[in-house]
Amino acid sequence: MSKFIVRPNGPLKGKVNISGAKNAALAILPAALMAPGRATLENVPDIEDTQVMVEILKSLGVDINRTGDTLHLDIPDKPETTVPYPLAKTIRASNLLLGALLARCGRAAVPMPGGCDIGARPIDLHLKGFQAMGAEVTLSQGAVVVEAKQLYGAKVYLDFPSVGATENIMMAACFAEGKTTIENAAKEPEIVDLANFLNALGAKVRGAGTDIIRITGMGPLKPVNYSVIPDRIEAGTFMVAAAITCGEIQLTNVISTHLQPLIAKLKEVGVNITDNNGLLTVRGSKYLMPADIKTLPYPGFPTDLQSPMMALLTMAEGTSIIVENIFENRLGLASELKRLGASIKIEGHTAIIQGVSHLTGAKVRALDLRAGAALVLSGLVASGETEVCHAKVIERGYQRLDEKLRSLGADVELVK
Ligand SMILES: CC(=O)N[C@H]1[C@@H](OP(=O)(O)OP(=O)(O)OC[C@H]2O[C@@H](n3ccc(=O)[nH]c3=O)[C@H](O)[C@@H]2O)O[C@H](CO)[C@@H](O)[C@@H]1O
Ligand SMILES: C=C(OP(=O)(O)O)C(=O)O
Repeated sequence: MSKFIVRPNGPLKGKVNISGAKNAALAILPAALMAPGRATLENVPDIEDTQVMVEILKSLGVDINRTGDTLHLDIPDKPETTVPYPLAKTIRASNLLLGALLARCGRAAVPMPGGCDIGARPIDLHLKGFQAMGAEVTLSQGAVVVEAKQLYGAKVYLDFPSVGATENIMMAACFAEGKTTIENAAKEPEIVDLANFLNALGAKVRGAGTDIIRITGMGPLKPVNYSVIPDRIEAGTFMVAAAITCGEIQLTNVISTHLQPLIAKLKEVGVNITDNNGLLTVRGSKYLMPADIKTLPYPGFPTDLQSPMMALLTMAEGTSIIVENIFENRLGLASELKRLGASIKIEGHTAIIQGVSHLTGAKVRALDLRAGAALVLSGLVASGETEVCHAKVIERGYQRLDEKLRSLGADVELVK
C-alpha cells in the first residue's frame, strides 16, 4: 500500500507550477463526447482520476493520446453508451457520462459512481433534471440508465446548487429541443469552464457563474482545442503548505479570483499574499491567528480546502471553529490529526480546534483526497516522521505532490 513519508525540513521556499483543474477536466472530458471528430484538450492534469476518465472514454470508443498535459481525442460518430462498472465505481465524475451520453446518443447506462467517501452523495437532483427534460430513468443491475428519444427544454430548480447536477443538466440541455433554465445553479469556476467549453463547441449556454443558467438546445457540435483552467484546490493546498511551514512560495498558472475565499481566510490568520500579474506570492507568519470557517457553495469557502485549513488551524494561537456544511463526513480528518497531537473536538458538523504549539509525527491514514493532503501538510511541521498511508487516494487529485513539495525544499517521499 503506498504511503507518504514526511519529515520537517524548515520553511518551504521557491516556485511551484499549478496543474489544470481536476474537477474542470473531469467535466470537460465527458463533454468532449458531444462533438464527433478530433479535439485537443490542454492543461489536463495527469492524475489518477483523469487517467480513469480517459479509460472510460476509451471503453466508449474514443481514441486518446497524451503528450505532457495535452490530450488528443478522436471522438467516434457513435460512442458506446454503457460505462463499465470497474471504471465507473472508481471516480465520482463518472456520473457526468449520464448527461453527455444522454445528450449525444439518447441513452446512457452508468453504474453508481465512486469518489471520495465524504458523505451519502446522492444523485437525485441530476436525475430529476433529466426527467424534467423528458428522459426515462431506471435502475438496472446497479447502473443508472437514462433514455430519451428526444429531450425537451425545461425549467429545473435545484434544491441545492449541486456542482455535478448543474454540469449534467447543462450538458443534456445542449441537445434538448427548446430552452432549459437551471435555477439555483452551482456557480463554481469549474461550471464556468465547462460552459465555456460547451460554447466553444458551438452550444449556447448563458449565465454560467450566476444562479441562473439558460441553455438553448443547438444540435450538432464541432470539436475544438481548449485549455482547462488551473486547479484552485491544488493552488490552495500549496498556499496552506507555505503558511504552515512559515515559508515563502510563488505559484504560477493560478487565477487568484478563484481563490478569494481562501486568500481572505489566510490573510485573516496573518499570512501575507500578493498577486503580481498572475504570480501569487504567499509568505507565512510565525504567529498564526485563529479563524472561523463555514464551508459553502462558491463563492463561499470551498469544502475541498476545509481539510488543509483544519491542518493549519491546529497550529494557530487560540480557538478556531470550522462548520462543514457540504459533506457530512469531512470532519473525520480530526481523528487523524489528533494522532499527531492536535486538539480538536467534534460536535455534529462543527470542529472546535484549540491550537497547539507543536505536532509530533505518527502513522496516520488518508481518509479521502483532501484529508490525505492535509495530513501531508501537517507532516511538514510535525517533529520526527509522519507516515500517511492509503496514499493512493491523494494521487487521485494531485499531480506529483511529492515532487512538487520536494522542489520547494520539503522532505517528502512517496513510497509505492
Ligand atoms: C468531481 C467533482 O467535481 N467533485 C466536486 C463536486 O462534487 P459533487 O458534484 O459530487 O458535489 P455536489 O455539489 O453535487 O454536492 C454538494 C452537496 O449536495 C448533495 N447532493 C448532490 C447532488 C444530488 O443530486 N443530491 C444531493 O443531495 C451532496 O450530497 C452534497 O451534500 O463538488 C463538490 C462541492 O464543491 C466538491 O467537493 C467536489 O470536489
Ligand atoms: C471530493 C473530491 O473529489 P470527488 O468529487 O471526485 O470525490 C475532491 O476533489 O476533493
